[in-house]
Formats: sequence, C-alpha cells, structure tokens
Amino acid sequence: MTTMESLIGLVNRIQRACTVLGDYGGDNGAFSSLWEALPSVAVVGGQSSGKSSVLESIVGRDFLPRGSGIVTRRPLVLQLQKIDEGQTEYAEFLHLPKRRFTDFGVVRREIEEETNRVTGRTKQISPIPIHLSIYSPNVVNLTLVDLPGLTKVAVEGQPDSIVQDIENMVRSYVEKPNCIILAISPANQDIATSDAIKLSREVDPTGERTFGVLTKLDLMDKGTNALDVLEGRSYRLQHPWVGVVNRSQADINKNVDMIASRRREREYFASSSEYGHLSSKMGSEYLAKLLSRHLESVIRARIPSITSLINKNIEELESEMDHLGRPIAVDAGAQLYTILELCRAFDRIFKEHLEGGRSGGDRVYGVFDNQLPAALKKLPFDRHLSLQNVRKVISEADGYQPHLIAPEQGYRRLIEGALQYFRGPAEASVDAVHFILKELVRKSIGETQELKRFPTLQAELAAAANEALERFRDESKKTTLRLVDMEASYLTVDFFRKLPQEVEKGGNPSASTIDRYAEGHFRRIGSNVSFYINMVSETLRNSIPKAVVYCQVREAKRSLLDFFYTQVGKKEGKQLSQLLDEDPALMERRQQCSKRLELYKAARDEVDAVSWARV
Ligand SMILES: Nc1nc2c(ncn2[C@@H]2O[C@H](COP(=O)(O)OP(=O)(O)OP(=O)(O)O)[C@@H](O)[C@H]2O)c(=O)[nH]1
Repeated sequence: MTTMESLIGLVNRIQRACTVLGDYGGDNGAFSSLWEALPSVAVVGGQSSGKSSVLESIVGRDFLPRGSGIVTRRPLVLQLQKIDEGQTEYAEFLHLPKRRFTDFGVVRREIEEETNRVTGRTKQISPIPIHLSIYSPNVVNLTLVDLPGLTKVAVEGQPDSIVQDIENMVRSYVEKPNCIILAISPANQDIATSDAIKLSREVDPTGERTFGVLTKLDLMDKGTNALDVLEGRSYRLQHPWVGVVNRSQADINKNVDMIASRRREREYFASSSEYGHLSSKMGSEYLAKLLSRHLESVIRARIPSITSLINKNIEELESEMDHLGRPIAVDAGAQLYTILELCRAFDRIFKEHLEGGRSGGDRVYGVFDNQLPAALKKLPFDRHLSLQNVRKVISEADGYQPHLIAPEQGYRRLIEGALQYFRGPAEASVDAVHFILKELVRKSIGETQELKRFPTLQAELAAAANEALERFRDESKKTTLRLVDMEASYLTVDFFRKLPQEVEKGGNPSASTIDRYAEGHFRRIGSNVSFYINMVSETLRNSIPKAVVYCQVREAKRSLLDFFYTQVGKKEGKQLSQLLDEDPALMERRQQCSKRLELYKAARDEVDAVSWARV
C-alpha cells in the first residue's frame, strides 16, 4: 500500500467512525468535532450546474439519483478507492455493511431510499451523511462530499425554508478551515452569478482552499470561450481552474457510458482550438488526480494536529469518565458484586465514624458521660422520699396490722416505686444513641463517593440500615429495662442488715414524743431508701451504657447490613439492575462520553497504524 492510499484511507476510516458515532460536524454540544478536524472535499454548485455529472465522471459510473427539484437532500460522502485493474468494481454503504453492490442502478435506488429513510417523504433535508464507498480500477483515491445543490426557489412539495436550509447546511461544511471546496459553475453562465463562487468567495476570500470547476464548455455560444475564467483572469484562485465537458442530456438519454464519455472529453480538449494548450490540465480525470494529490498533501500536513487533537480529547474524556464513574456491568453476578462493593464502601465509612477517624462516635460517649448522669440526677426522688410520702407508703404497706419491728413491706414498696423512675433515663439513653447512629448512617451514605451515582441503592441502603437500627433499639430497650427490673426484683440484703437497729429511748413517751419519734422514724427510712437508690443509680449509670453499646453500637458495627445482604442475595438480575439505576442525566452523559472515547481511540489506532506504515 502506498503512502497516498493509506493517508486518504485513514481519513475515510476515521470519517466512517465519526458517522457511526453520530459525529458529522454538526452541533455536538460540549465536544469538539473530530470530523471538523479532518480535511475533506465538499462539492458545491447551483442547481443544474453539472455537479452530479462531475461526480459521476470522476467515479466513471452513473449512480446518482436524478429528477426534478432537490434530489440531493443529505450529504453523500463518496469514498473512492482504487483497486487493481481487472478486479470487480463494487460499491458499499456504511449503513449496509457487508453488502456489495455491483449494479450501480441499485446503488442509485439505495441512495434515494436511504435519503427518504431519514428525511421522510416530506422532501426535507438532513445533515446526517450517507457514506458510500466505491472500489474501482477507474478511480483515484479520493473522498468527496456531495451536498444539496444551491437553489433559489423551492419546488412543489418542498417547504419554502428549504432554500435557506440548504444554504446553511452547505455553509456549515465549506466554512470549516479544513474543507476543500470544489466549486462547480457552468460555463454558459456569467461566472459572477455562480452560486458556488459566491459562497466560496465569502468563506474563502483568498481562494486558497477553493478549486474552481467550469462545466458545459461545449454549450457556450459560438464565438465565445471560457479562457478568461480558466486562466484565472475573471476570478482568481490559488489553484488552477479546471474545465470539463460532461455528458449532455441527450447523451444521458442515449445511455452513453461514462468511460466512453471520458474518452470523448479527452478528445474534446485535445482537438480544441481554444483549449488545446491547456488540454493536459483539463477534464474530469485530471481534476480527480489533482484533487487526490492535494487532499493527500493536506492530510499529511494535518496529521500532527489531528494526533494532538485526538490525544487531548482522549485525555479529557477519560478524566470525565473517571469523574462520572465507569459503566456498570450487565450480568447479574457482576452487578451483585458491584452492589456488595458499594455496601462495603459505605460500611467502611460508617465504621470510621464509630471507631474514630471520622467524627460522630464521640457523641455516643457524650450520651453516657453527660446526658445519662444528668437525667439520673434529675429524677424526683426528693418528692418520692418526702416525709409525707414515706409516711403514707409505710402506713399503707402493712394494712390493718402495723409492722412490729422493721417496716419490711414499706421499704420494699418505697424502693420499688423509686426504681420505676430509672426506666425513663434508660429508654432515653437508648433513643439518644439510636438517633446518633441514624444520623451517622445518613452522613456515611452522603460521604460514600461511589454511591453518589446510584440514588436507588442509596435509598434502599438507608432504609435497610435504619430498619436494622430499629431492631437494635428494640433489643437495647428490652435489655436496659431488664437491668432496671433486675434491680427491683432482688434487693441487696447486706445493705439492710447493716442498717443500725432503732433503739427505744427510756421514759414514758408522751403523745408529742411519740409524734416526734414517728417523724424521726420515717425520716430515717426515707434516708435509708435514698441511700439505697443512690447506690442503684450508680450501678445503672455504669451498666446502662454497657447494655446500650452491646445491643446497639456493637451490633451496628457487626451486622448493620446483614439482613440487607441476604435480601440482595435473593434478587434476580432485573431487580439488581434496578438497584443500580442511575441518575438518567448522568447515564446519558456517560453514554455520550464513552461513545466519543471509543471514536477517539479508534481514530488513534488508525493514525498509529498509518504512522507505523510510513516509518
Ligand atoms: N452538454 C453538456 N451538458 C452538461 C454538462 N454538464 C452537465 N450537463 C447537463 O446539465 C444538466 C444538469 O446536470 P447535472 O449534472 O444533473 O447538474 P446538477 O448540478 O447535479 O443538477 P441538480 O442535481 O439538478 O441540481 C444535465 O442534463 C446534464 O446532462 C456538460 O459539460 N456539457
């Protein structure tokens, strides 16, 4: 393969990749277009200027749709590749891969049908190109983009806006600095009024990327010639003008074949009295060679900047992909694995909050160190052990037969009554720790970067963790309340044995001394009970935290997601992918990104391959 073939072929392959991935130079949002960076030849001309004829002549085949009105309604990217003499000529469409067309009448029909497939029968135009590759011994390596003919009026069935739409589309191609403009003008019309030249003058005023083609030289009025144009006096371009003679309508009707018509064109110039001196630089075959050489040299010059554009884009896209997160696997096993990984990432952060490294765990200690002791201190034992209440409880405890020695029942009642008060602080500690844990779950989910993409999983995870925390709370409540009940169920015997026995003071007690005696008696009972209660309070102040940590904190660390894991393990593929549902906007963005990345990587491989071949 020669360098020339490989360079034009390279651009062809990149262009095809661009079209497959939806990059055809139009508005691609934030992405810069690779298509635009590629040199290409756009064929521009007014209606009936002979555009189709020139293209067919370059190809050496009849294959373009004919008809009245605007026939070309989508760009046609025509990639010509020379094959060895004697090999069969064939055509291939990008949208019909692997199908070889050897009948060019069928190619024409397919172009028509494919045009309608995208534009509908409404005769609208569309910027999405049709790619046609022609492999033939009769072509040079060249890629041309055939665009709708510039027109002044819409015909029946076509919207008025089409005139402007066509101009905009053609302009969007030719205004790109990498576009080589093949401007077709008929010789039997004043060059100053040529649509192609008017547009090219606008977008390429110095004429460095415009190739002027003059058609219909044979149709000029007798006695006139186009030398002023062909020799660059009428309108100066950097590249020489090329004159051509295509088949006339009569030739077309007679089915004069293209190869014969090329021969006739050669003869026309060779025998022409006016153009004879230019004959080696005229005609469609010469035009094709000229363009091929030029395109090749432009591509060669552009390769370094194309390479750097590709590399820059790959870099940007990869960093964006990293930011967006890689796409999720589609098979259930991999999805399950992903979910478990995400859960573990969350769990790790949650544990860091509890065990240190991240804030939050210290607040649990705050509950035990401040909140619980303060709540215990505030319990209304003063009221419960007031003289009045002690008297009431002690008196009622023994019924009709007052106690003889120590008021055993009375003590029990007073103590049991007081112990009930501990239930409040016990439950409050459980709840306080519960809310801290819940808050830490919320925080940890927020801090798990990997989860950000998956709102559904986030919600499910939060729900599962909170459910587990509820269960731990219930368990913890039962346990702490049991601690309180245990204190009430068996009183410390030693304490009461060690209480000093009350002794009778001598003499006959008078009524008032009896009263005073009774008052002192109740006060002593009250203070004994208070002492006992304080002892219990001290015990609970130590044991409630142990129960809470055991039932809630330790369990949260050990088995917060255990239940969730079993649930997830039972899920089917579809439910798993639902869990991994992403934010749709993000998904869309990633999809675009990964498509672009694929394109640029494919392009890089192509460029690499060619660079290696050239070494
Ligand atoms: N005699 C002669 N006729 C030509 C020449 N070039 C084109 N024609 C005729 O001019 C008419 C229009 O040519 P096309 O090639 O269809 O022109 P076009 O610009 O593609 O036209 P639209 O696609 O309809 O816009 C056809 O009848 C051709 O046969 C030429 O060099 N000499």
